[in-house]
Amino acid sequence: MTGVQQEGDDQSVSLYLLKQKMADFAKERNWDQFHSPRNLLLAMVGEVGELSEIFQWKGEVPKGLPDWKEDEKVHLGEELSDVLLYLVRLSDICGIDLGKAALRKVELNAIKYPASKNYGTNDDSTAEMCG
Ligand SMILES: Nc1ccn([C@H]2C[C@H](O)[C@@H](COP(=O)(O)OP(=O)(O)OP(=O)(O)O)O2)c(=O)n1
Repeated sequence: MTGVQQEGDDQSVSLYLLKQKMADFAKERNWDQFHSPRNLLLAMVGEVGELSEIFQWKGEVPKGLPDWKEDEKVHLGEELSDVLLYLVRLSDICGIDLGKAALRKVELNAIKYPASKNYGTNDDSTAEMCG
């Protein structure tokens, strides 16, 4: 992390900012040619694998990761970020407004799993039929 500048606080980070940063990053390197939908999807899946490796063989870990060392948490943040950044870039390259799509999906989820029928149960059988 040495020498890496932090921009703003995390409350101010928008999907739009990340989208622009990834677009600039690719343009500055003439990497648009490599950022095809399929390449970005495979890159993201690779990063999901790296993220999974961090948790692999550990057994269940408590929320907040109280026993993890600081450098392990930094590493986790890096792998989570790689997944997010490739997802944002993939969405952009596919012409999907990820923020809008995600908000719509949250609404659909709420319709599919009404709180009245699903409170305290994590069971697909209580899902409403959608579509
Ligand atoms: N063609 C590429 C290569 C990298 N990146 C960006 C997006 C990711 O945030 C990060 C991924 O870089 P690496 O492939 O070097 O992966 P790691 O940072 O995970 O390194 P390593 O795999 O060595 O742990 O860089 C990108 O946008 N396009």
